[in-house]
Amino acid sequence: MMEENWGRLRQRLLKTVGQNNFTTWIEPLEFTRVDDGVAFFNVPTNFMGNYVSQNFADLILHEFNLSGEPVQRLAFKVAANEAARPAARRSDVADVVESPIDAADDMAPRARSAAPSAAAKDLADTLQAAPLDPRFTFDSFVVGKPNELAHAAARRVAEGGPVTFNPLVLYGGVGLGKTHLMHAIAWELKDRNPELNVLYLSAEQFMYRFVQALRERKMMDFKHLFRSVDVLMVDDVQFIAGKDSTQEEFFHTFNALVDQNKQIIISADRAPGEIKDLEDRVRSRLQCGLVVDLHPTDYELRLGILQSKVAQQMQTYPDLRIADGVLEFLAHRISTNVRVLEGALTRLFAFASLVGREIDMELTQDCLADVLRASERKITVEEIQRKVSEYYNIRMSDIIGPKRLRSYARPRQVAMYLCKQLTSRSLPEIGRRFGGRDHTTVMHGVRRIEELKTIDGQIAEDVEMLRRALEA
Ligand SMILES: Nc1ncnc2c1ncn2[C@@H]1O[C@H](COP(=O)(O)OP(=O)(O)OP(=O)(O)O)[C@@H](O)[C@H]1O
Repeated sequence: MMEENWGRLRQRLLKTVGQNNFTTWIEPLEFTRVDDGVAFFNVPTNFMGNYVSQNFADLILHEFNLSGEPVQRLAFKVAANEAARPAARRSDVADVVESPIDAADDMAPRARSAAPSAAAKDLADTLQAAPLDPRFTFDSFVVGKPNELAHAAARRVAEGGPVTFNPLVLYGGVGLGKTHLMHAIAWELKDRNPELNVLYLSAEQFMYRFVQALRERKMMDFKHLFRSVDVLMVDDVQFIAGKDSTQEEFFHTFNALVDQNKQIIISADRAPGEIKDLEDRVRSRLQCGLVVDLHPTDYELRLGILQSKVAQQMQTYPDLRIADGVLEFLAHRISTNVRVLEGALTRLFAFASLVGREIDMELTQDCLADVLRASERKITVEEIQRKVSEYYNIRMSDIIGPKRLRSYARPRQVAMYLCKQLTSRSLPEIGRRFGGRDHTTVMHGVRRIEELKTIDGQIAEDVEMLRRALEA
């Protein structure tokens, strides 16, 4: 009998036994030949062979006979070599081999175990592979406009009531708090109900486990493991795009859990609709739930996060002092990625404690020169001059030129101040672009605006409006 016939026969079996049974029991069978009225199959485990022969043999024999192939008996053999492995597509396997994840130990073949009882051990292993970070809790998560919806949705899921939206999909750019929120949900759920089986792992680990199960012929354990959790969290799901077998397995896992009304939480670096090479059926499943995004941080959120991280750092360095304006400067100047912001602060504290100094502007600029350069906004001196002149309704040449009238001098100082805040130009460089003025003039202008901002509400508002307009 030809492979193609078995292919057609499988299609008919799918209709008779249903998708779930088919995926679990029929799909992993590898038909090899018919010999003297016996149909031979390679199977991943003995357990599986026994199960199929007890539960589906009559059906399979019936289908063989209908297809004109006289078969009286089925024989199952546990495949002894790699070639007999069921249908993982090479691309996934290759990806695992090349993937950077740890794994000398994990890749080593383990003793084959057929019974799902081994799943308990695997569950422990998997949980160990993705431990929850004790710092990522709701308490340490700072809420602002860009993340308030995602936070509210995460809170709701963490209450653990009836599953109302499934899955919850959190998406957003790098370092905006997706993983933090997922861990926070897991901690909260475990806190409320320590018995709950919460499984958190990255999509990469999911794929890795899947391919490992195929290699070691432990698909039963794999399926059992992923179908027995109460809450499944898969981080960075965009990773499985283009990995066909993994997507398929993910899809089945997903459906099985949703059918049992188990909560699923997914994160991705972009909206499901925008993930390329994601199968339509996976995409539409993701879109069925509540999809919320974490927007890039804004100035206020960055400042809030910095203040909260400073409070944490102070526990390690209780003697350190931070000068006024440093956090505001960092919140202005460092990009939207919270991880970068955090790293900068950690470095700043470590450095200040080493040299035993207060964290002031000078120390900040020295210590973080590279970070500041890398996250430099592409705002130019010219842009600032243009925006400021438009705002005050004067000509750009009046800002740059020599006139000392108050109606030009004040906008000029505002522009200098913004250049200092929003670009990495030095004082002499700024001076040069303001009609060749000396750096002391620029310094004076910057200081004057700093003072005025604290006593003159109008100036403070002007500066803030301009900053927003320039950063928009
Ligand atoms: N709103 C916030 N409040 C406090 N800390 C935050 C907030 N957002 C992010 N962080 C911190 O920023 C760092 C990066 O966050 P996280 O790892 O959750 O980002 P992510 O969105 O999962 O990024 P990636 O796409 O790289 O996986 C973490 O240390 C996290 O604690």
